Amino acid sequence: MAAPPAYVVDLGASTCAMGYAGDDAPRRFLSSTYSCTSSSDDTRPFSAANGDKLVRDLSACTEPDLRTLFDENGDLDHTPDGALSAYLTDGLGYAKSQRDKPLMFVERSGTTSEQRCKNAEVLFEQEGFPGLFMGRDAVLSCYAVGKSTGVVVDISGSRTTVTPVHEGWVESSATLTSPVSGDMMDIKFKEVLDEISNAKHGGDALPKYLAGAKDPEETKEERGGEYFDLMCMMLGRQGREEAGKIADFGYDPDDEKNQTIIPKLFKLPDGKEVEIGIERYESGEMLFGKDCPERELTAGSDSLLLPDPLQNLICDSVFKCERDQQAALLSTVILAGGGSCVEGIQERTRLEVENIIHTHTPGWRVKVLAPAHPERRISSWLGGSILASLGSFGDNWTSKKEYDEYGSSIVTRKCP
Ligand SMILES: Nc1ncnc2c1ncn2[C@@H]1O[C@H](COP(=O)(O)OP(=O)(O)OP(=O)(O)O)[C@@H](O)[C@H]1O
Repeated sequence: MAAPPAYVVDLGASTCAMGYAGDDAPRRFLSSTYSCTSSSDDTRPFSAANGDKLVRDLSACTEPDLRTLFDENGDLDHTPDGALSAYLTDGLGYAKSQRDKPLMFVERSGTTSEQRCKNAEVLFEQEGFPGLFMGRDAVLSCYAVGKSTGVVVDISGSRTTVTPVHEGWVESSATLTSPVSGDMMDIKFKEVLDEISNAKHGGDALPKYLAGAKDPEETKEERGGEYFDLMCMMLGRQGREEAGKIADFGYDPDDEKNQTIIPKLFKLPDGKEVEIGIERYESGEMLFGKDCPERELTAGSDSLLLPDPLQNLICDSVFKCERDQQAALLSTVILAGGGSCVEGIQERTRLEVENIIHTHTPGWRVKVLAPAHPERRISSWLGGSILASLGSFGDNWTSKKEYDEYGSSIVTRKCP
């Protein structure tokens, strides 16, 4: 196998995309959730050096001990010889001792300098990469569609983030987030499946491992509640991918014309079929401010707040930017992330945003760019792949030598 020009890695809370610069798709997608078979203490982090085993095929575990690549604060698990090492070796196909090319590391746009330094330390010292560049995900998603200015709407597994990017720089003070995420919509879709399945077959939609079990209650007990929740979410995800849709602008579930839409057939894991009619719109409405669970305004407080609808996030974010940037930003709204891969989202987003904008500035044009589905899901990875393969990119890498000489803070100076 010819050595890649550089490695490109995007580690997400839901999925990890890993591969080589210049390719138009990652070499491997790995779920960020794994099970740990621990040789002794099952509360400490996974460590191969301690004889722990990392199992990614969760269906192979009778009593899974679920972990993810991130700790409770959302920081990468930095345990030496831990899950990160195992993921990188598996995802890139190169063991630590063979990694002789630089790494394009895709990071969240809001990553702090402290987190960057810590990650750089781990990637150079623990993981053995000879060079490194840290690319902000929103900037890379812009590059993936050939732009350097735009508002990136990233609907990922754990949140929605709206980030204005101006000539390759993130406008951090105008970045806004909402807790409405791909995972949240998947869970909602599972509830929809349950409702329909209950009405038609008299029971919830069971995930595959229970649908085929001799004694579902016993199996559910054995695998644990966390596994059950994860498998339910995956079933909801499958349903959403096959039958989910974003309704047209002005959608009203009580309107008679919506009651007569042609239902879509969906096969449940136990082989029974359900018909999904108007319910296919429900999970997507959460994005635009309907059917959304309230969340705590501040931790521990009694006040509840509805997350801001996507159209408000986009407009508020743009209005926080310099006045002379606003029109250009609105003419390049870029959809990214796995949660945005749903039919109808592009047009609905455009019309919702225009509806707000045109009350202030009727002449402004709103344009929403939505790359085709496989690219949209991996847009930040793809932008990293494009950037790292440019012949002119050479000086932008931070080498191990520079790191040794100047310390980890060099990455905060060399990576915008
Ligand atoms: N085949 C798929 N595999 C995984 N996720 C998918 C798939 N298809 C759609 N999705 C949606 O994509 C979401 C994950 O999006 P994405 O991969 O962009 O997130 P992430 O980058 O891992 O998360 P984060 O940015 O929060 O760390 C899931 O919640 C799911 O709704």
